[in-house]
Formats: sequence, structure tokens, C-alpha cells
Amino acid sequence: MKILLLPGDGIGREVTSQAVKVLRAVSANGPQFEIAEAAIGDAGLAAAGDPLPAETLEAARKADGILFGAAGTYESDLLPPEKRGGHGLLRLRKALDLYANFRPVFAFPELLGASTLRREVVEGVDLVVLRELTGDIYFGTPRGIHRDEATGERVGINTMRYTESEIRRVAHAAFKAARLRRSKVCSVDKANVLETTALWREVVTEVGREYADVALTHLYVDAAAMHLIRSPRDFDVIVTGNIFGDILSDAAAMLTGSIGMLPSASIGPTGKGLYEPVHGSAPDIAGKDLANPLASILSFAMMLRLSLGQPEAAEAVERAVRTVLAEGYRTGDIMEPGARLVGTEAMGDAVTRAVHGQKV
Ligand SMILES: NC(=O)c1ccc[n+]([C@@H]2O[C@H](COP(=O)([O-])OP(=O)(O)OC[C@H]3O[C@@H](n4cnc5c(N)ncnc54)[C@H](O)[C@@H]3O)[C@@H](O)[C@H]2O)c1
Ligand SMILES: CC(C)[C@H](C(=O)O)[C@@H](O)C(=O)O
Ligand SMILES: [Mg+2]
Repeated sequence: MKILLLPGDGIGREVTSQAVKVLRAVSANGPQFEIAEAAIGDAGLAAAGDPLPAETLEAARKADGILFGAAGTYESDLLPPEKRGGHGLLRLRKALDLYANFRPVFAFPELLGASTLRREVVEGVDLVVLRELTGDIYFGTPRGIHRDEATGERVGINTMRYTESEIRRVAHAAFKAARLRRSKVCSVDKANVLETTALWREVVTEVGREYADVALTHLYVDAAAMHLIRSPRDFDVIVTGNIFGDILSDAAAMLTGSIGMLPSASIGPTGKGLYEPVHGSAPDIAGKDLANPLASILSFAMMLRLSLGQPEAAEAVERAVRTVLAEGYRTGDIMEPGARLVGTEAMGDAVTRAVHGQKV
């Protein structure tokens, strides 16, 4: 099984290195992996003058699973797209047609004290934000900053755009995912204002008729944001477009205690996928051994399950994460009184030892 490692920028390398330790522990007990590494993001720019170098894309096409860290820095974020680290990631998602981005939000019972929200709100939270990843305002044209000829003023333009087929395929993915869970889909849009999302609602409703066993509800994105914090247990699968999914998933991360706990899988038509933590390059803590590597490790577990056909190994990794949380290991972002504060490396080592089945 070929795995491509794309550490990227900031804490990307720190957290993916911990996932690689876990990968080695998994292969000691069974499946063998061939690992290659390539540059992306600001690192791609530095290495090859492109945030998505051609060699990286070629290697990504050949890989069975891609483990990605983070891309971009505050500095490159403000440059034109071709010089923007994060743009490398967007281009990779689009090139591989990774339209279905699953962002599971699971409140680990071992970690309930780490959330800033009340225990009775977060206890039992187990939902998935399914974010459409290859369309919407991220990719619609026209876009850019232009000079308006009549007024002489500059105008910033982006276009929110979805085709019926783009909506239909992610809707099918949502209903299928719900059937494996608690059979509920909540579709999130802004159909009261935006035509793109009025079409979204219409098509999701139409697809929903093929899944009579799945309960479909709709919420406007502003109300959904509120509901997510007020009664998160009401949700099972939330399906939404690219921009709303980006925002709602960061908010939902706080139900788990930290953005450092949220893994993700981005799947395309071939079933191959890109696996990455939901968080970014975190320049404020990069290089300080402070980052929580669990989102990256849990993303590797998703890869084992969804792209590599290794559900037992995936469960072993997830069990190992729960073991170290139960033993009280905490990085700073999920620290609780009385727990054992550790850095990125030590957390990675603890999970690795737990995978080996040794006492942590
Ligand atoms: N998928 C990606 O590659 C991705 C995602 C989001 C942002 N970005 C980029 O990353 C850069 C920083 O963006 P941002 O600050 O908005 O978001 P961020 O997710 O990098 O950081 C937000 C906050 O969360 C904290 N945080 C993030 N991950 C953490 C972890 N694993 N452990 C502990 N704390 C963690 C950070 O320290 C920061 O305070 C920007 O250049 C942005 O464009 C990339
Ligand atoms: C880095 C950025 C382009 C990216 C996005 O907006 O999709 C990130 O925020 C994410 O959530 O993966
Ligand atoms: Mg985001």
C-alpha cells in the first residue's frame, strides 16, 4: 500500500510525524506500507516554485492514501493565488475530484472535561459534517479583484456556484453515510437568500426521496450554527457546501475540546482519499512541540478504514488514542486540571506505545 506524506507547513510536519510513528507501529503487527514524501504549500513554493508541484500531484495520483499536514502561512495567504500555500491544497482537492469531505465530530467520553462547553451539552456528541469540497464560492468564476471602470473603485468578486450533479453526488454520499449511522441527514443552506443554495435544497430533497429510511431535515446556516452549540446531539450527518462546511466544522471542533481533535477524510470517485486534520498550520505554536497530533493520528485511522481496507487496524489506532486519553495524557489545547501535560512528540510516543499494546 502506497502512502504519500505531504507534511506542508507550520505544525504540519510535527503532527504528521506522530502519525507516521503510529503507522510504523501498525505495520509491526500486520499491513505493510510504502511511504513517499512530497512538498506542498509554502514548502512546495520553496522547493519547486509552486504550492502544488507537478511531481507532488503525480505522486498523489499514484498513492493509495495521502496523509496531509497543513498548508499556508499568514504571509502567503495574502499573496496572489499562485503564490498562496493554501491554494496548493485547494488545487490538489480539485485535481483528484475529492468532493466528499467527512469531518467526524466525536466527543470522547475520556475528554469531556476539556471542552469549554457544559458537560451535559457535549456528552454523547457523535456527528459528521459532510462538506462538499470541490465547488461553491471556492472555485466559482468570475473571481478576482478588478477595477470598476465606471467608478474607478476596486471590486472583489467571488461566485457561489453549484451544478445539480455536484449537489446530487454529495447528497448520495450523505444519505449512504447516514444509513451506516443513525439515519438522519440535516442539510444546511441559505436558501432564503442565495439561489445556489435554493438549488442545493431542491436537489438534496429530490435525492432524499430515494432514501425513505433516512430522515431529512433542513436548516439555514445561521440557525445551524446556533443549533450546533445549543443541542449538538440532535445531529447525525450534516451535509453542506464548501464554505458553510469549512466554518461549521471549526465551530463543531469545540464540542470535542479542540480543533486538534478533528480528523478528516476527503474522498473522490475512486475511493482513494486525502486524510488531514481539520486544523491549519498554527503559526503561533509551530516548532514548539505544542501541537496536538491526535487529529493527524485519527486521520490516519480514517485512511486505514476508508481507503486501505484495514478496519481492524483503524480500530486499534482509535482504541490507542482513547487509552492515552483515559490515562490522562493531554497536550496544552485539551489540558484539564490534574491531567498529565505532554508535548507533541510525547503524545505521539504514547499512542505508538498503546498501539504496540504496551503499558503506556
Ligand atoms: N488544511 C489546512 O492546511 C489549513 C486549514 C486551516 C488554515 N490553514 C492555514 O493555516 C494558517 C493558520 O490559520 P488559522 O490560524 O486560521 O487556523 P489554525 O487551525 O492553524 O489555528 C487556529 C488556532 O488553533 C490552534 N491549533 C490549531 N491546530 C492545533 C493543534 N493541532 N494543536 C493545538 N492547537 C492547535 C492554533 O494554535 C490557533 O490558535 C493560515 O495560513 C491558514 O490559511 C490551513
Ligand atoms: C487552508 C484552507 C484553504 C482550507 C479550506 O478553506 O478549505 C482550510 O480552512 C480547511 O478547512 O481545510
Ligand atoms: Mg477550515
